[in-house]
Amino acid sequence: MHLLSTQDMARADRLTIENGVAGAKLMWNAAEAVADTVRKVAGPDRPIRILCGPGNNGGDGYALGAILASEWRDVTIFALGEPAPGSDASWALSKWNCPVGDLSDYRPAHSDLIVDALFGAGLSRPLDGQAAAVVERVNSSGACVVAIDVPSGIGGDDGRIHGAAVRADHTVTFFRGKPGHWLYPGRAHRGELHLKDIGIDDSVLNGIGSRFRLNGPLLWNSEWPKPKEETHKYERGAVAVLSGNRLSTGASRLSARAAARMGAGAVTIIAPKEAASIHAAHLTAIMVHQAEEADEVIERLSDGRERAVVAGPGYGVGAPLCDMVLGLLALDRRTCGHRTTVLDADVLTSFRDEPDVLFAAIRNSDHRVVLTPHDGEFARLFPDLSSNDRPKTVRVADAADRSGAVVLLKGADTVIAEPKGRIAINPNGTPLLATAGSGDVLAGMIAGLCAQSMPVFEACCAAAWCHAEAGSSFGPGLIADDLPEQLPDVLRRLHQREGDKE
Ligand SMILES: NC(=O)C1=CN([C@@H]2O[C@H](COP(=O)(O)OP(=O)(O)OC[C@H]3O[C@@H](n4cnc5c(N)ncnc54)[C@H](OP(=O)(O)O)[C@@H]3O)[C@@H](O)[C@H]2O)[C@@H](O)CC1
Ligand SMILES: Nc1ncnc2c1ncn2[C@@H]1O[C@H](COP(=O)(O)OP(=O)(O)O)[C@@H](O)[C@H]1O
Ligand SMILES: [K+]
Repeated sequence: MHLLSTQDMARADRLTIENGVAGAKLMWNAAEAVADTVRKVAGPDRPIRILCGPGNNGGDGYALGAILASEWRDVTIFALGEPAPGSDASWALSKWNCPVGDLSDYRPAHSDLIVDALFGAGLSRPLDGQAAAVVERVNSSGACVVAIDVPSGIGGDDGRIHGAAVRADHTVTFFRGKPGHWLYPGRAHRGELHLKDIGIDDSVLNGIGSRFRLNGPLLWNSEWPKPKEETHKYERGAVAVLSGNRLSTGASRLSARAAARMGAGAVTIIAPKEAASIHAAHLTAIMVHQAEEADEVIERLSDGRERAVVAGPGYGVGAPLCDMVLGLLALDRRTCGHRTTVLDADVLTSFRDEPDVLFAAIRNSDHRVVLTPHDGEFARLFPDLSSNDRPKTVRVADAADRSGAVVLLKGADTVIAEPKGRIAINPNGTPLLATAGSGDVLAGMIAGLCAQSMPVFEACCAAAWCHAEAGSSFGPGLIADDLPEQLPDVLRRLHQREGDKE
């Protein structure tokens, strides 16, 4: 599913208008769509108070008022400024044949149903003065709020609070969701999101070419690996996971088990001697290979059996890990094939003083690379991209362009970006995933899918989505060890859904 930036949404409106649908008609359709939700939420008797801004978001509010007043509902409008003469909003105001109150006079009652039509896609500066004051009164009133398009004060592109922002129970948006509906804190401010058709044809998306996607099975199910009937375990897809020393072996086992559960045919942990014997005592289906120094590890991985490698979880920060990674990335594809390397955790911290060395190695490598930082690791590798002054989506996309890797920035609103390409926001995260080792599982899941030849961006998106499904379907009490064990159930349901569609 595409998401549209506010600029792209304005283009969608424009293209539709050029194709012969009047702007006023779109506005009326938008108001009808909001009216549907308001009727359901307000029931027959609740007083409806509509707060209108000076632009087209306010125009939607005036049109909504006209529709609801024609049904003899108790509707009042309070406005901030007047629509520009000749605008669609001014036309909508002409349909509202009743007085308009001044926004500063509105005192919300708990029983009101408040419709927030102050600002939507056109928010151009932080809220202050009367607008900020009314938002404060609305938020502290405890009244139910339906926001039109975007809760006022939330940036449609960045999901951030600009000055002050309405906390809505419902948000009705049109044609496609916006990044700000899915990035925090906007995601928390929007309440339940209702996506409504207002007569914009899907074909306008071709003329827009939006980079933004909402992550979900539609994005990657067609690329899901299907093993051939006559396959064998290495052909199905083999993964190697590099282990740390004997005191930190657990992380690599979590990655390895996750890779196997995602369908990799053979998974091997490569570990130094003392760690290898600990792994051997814990593992059954996962293989263990003993290798002491970087040279031995690289030698073991130079024959191309493994289509994906995970490096970083529990390895230990330092120069030996940097050397190992640089060695792996320098392997010639003529001898070891075209592989995907997932760089997580300690790798990301190890390159904090020389991120450009890592990025140059990635760009010069024959292999595809995935970087899976959390916020702290992202700030170490991309210090200038870590400040919140630009949307998270754009910062992750810049990191992907700079590094040449697919970058997955973990968090409650995980963002995945490919160099010069698509940017996906993951919608189904749960705070239950904030548990030690859950990132190690995610790295293994990505490697498991890449080893089976799933394209890298799709593999990252699918892994993030399945990881979150595993967390929420397991529920309270979740620890990272449970995630790989939950995956068969997640995959069964996923494929069942696909089967139902056929
Ligand atoms: N186009 C279409 O056909 C359709 C559009 N639709 C609807 O239109 C909405 C977008 O409309 P829009 O572009 O007019 O922007 P909108 O959100 O009303 O705000 C702009 C106004 O607010 C003002 N303003 C901004 N920030 C401010 C602040 N902090 N404090 C005070 N003022 C501030 C800004 O002032 P200015 O920056 O010009 O000084 C300008 O006057 C979209 O969200 C959807 O609901 C639907 O009907 C479907 C069809
Ligand atoms: N509040 C949250 N909501 C949803 N997902 C979360 C939340 N906090 C963390 N996660 C997810 O949990 C995982 C944690 O990974 P990471 O920070 O690397 O943990 P670890 O290093 O312990 O393995 C990531 O996939 C992240 O997206
Ligand atoms: K709004």
